[in-house]
Amino acid sequence: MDNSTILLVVAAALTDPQGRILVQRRPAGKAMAGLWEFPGGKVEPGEAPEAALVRELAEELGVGVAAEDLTPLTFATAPVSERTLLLLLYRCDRWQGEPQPIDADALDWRRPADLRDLAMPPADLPFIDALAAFESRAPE
Ligand SMILES: Nc1nc2c([nH]c(=O)n2[C@H]2C[C@H](O)[C@@H](COP(=O)(O)OP(=O)(O)OP(=O)(O)O)O2)c(=O)[nH]1
Repeated sequence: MDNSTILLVVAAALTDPQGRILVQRRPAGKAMAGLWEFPGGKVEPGEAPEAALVRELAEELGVGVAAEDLTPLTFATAPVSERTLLLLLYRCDRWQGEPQPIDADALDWRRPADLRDLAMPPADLPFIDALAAFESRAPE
């Protein structure tokens, strides 16, 4: 299969014990500057998605995450120039260290419903509903 038209990006919904989710603001100089996003980034050639996300969370937030603590939650697609962005969202509720805004100009913890008040990339909008649905699931 020719995957050259797919830009694979992984992102994490780090979730604290109160059910709040970490978002970061993209800094000036980057594409989509000023928009709030889930931490993550592009999967490099030859890299597994979960390994890429562990790497990005260390680089961007300075936190340690084990690949087995990344639970696939949902995905989204969006056109980007000639290509299709394929964005994989994982949930993570266990990490080591306190997240720092190493790559972002701000961090914020928000309940899923309160993410609607933030300016986010268009590809992320379906994620808000998925996170809210996850939150309201009855415990088994
Ligand atoms: N990390 C992240 N990227 C997102 C989200 N939503 C969304 O459309 N994107 C897009 C923005 C970028 O086009 C792409 C991720 O690229 P990036 O620039 O953050 O990736 P990277 O950390 O590998 O950065 P770089 O080394 O290329 O600078 O995915 C999101 O919630 N999180």
